[in-house]
Amino acid sequence: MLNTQALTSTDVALRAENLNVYYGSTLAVRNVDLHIPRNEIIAFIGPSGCGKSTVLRCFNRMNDLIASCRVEGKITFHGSDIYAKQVDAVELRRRIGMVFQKPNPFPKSIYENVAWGARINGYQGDMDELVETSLRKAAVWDEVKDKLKQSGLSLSGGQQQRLCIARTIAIQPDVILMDEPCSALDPISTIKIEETMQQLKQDYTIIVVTHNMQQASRVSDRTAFYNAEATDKGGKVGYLVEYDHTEVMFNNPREQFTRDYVSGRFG
Ligand SMILES: Nc1ncnc2c1ncn2[C@@H]1O[C@H](COP(=O)(O)OP(=O)(O)OP(=O)(O)O)[C@@H](O)[C@H]1O
Repeated sequence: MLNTQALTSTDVALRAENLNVYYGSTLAVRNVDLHIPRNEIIAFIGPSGCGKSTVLRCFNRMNDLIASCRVEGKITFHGSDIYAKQVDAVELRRRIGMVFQKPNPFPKSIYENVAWGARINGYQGDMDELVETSLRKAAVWDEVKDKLKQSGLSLSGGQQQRLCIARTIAIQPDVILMDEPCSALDPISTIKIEETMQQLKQDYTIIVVTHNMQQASRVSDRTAFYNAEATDKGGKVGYLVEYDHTEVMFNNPREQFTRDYVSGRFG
């Protein structure tokens, strides 16, 4: 495991300590310890069902919306416990935004897709400027600037996903969680999203779940590899196998499991 002692709390955006997540009485992921440094891109990789999305959703308490889900352990955001009683989960999700697997623009104009969330969050500044800046940061401005009144649904899948990224940025988060953001996209749109992510990390911390090994190695600074193992009850439980700089994970991982997975030998 990386030496995290050298990282001060201001370098670390998010930290999970001894995280266990249950659905009903079933333990889905066990004992996750992980720190997410600021302004880095962290990839979560691992075979299907090992708990990548489950852990991702803990970071902005999206799992609160799943009635059967229970989270044990601690997650801190810039040192503060996000599961503390006084924390407003809606405000937390404003600061830790999320982009989903399938592009999901609202059935509204391109402009409104970006402006809407900011407006309901009470944004007082120049809305035209915010919309333009957000679309520029999401690298889709040039493609939509002449049709801001058209429906967001009229765009291609890749453009819709960048519109969703713009919508997330417009709310001015610190962290962006991305759950397989390119899985519904063609290779060219995928590369565009990856380039967008590289630009975004100057201002944001990004955690991305991906099944695409090349994507993890191209885009991320650090990689967390999860796996699942059989339980005595006949089920499976996910766990974090190894977490390190992406270069180490792909070229010289500590664990044989990691080596096998990143070289495509299983999963
Ligand atoms: N809403 C839910 N209710 C019950 N069980 C769930 C729910 N979501 C996930 N699980 C279970 O938790 C475990 C981890 O699932 P999760 O989706 O987090 O894995 P994953 O690694 O993201 O998988 P994939 O790569 O297929 O998306 C699985 O056994 C899954 O069936």
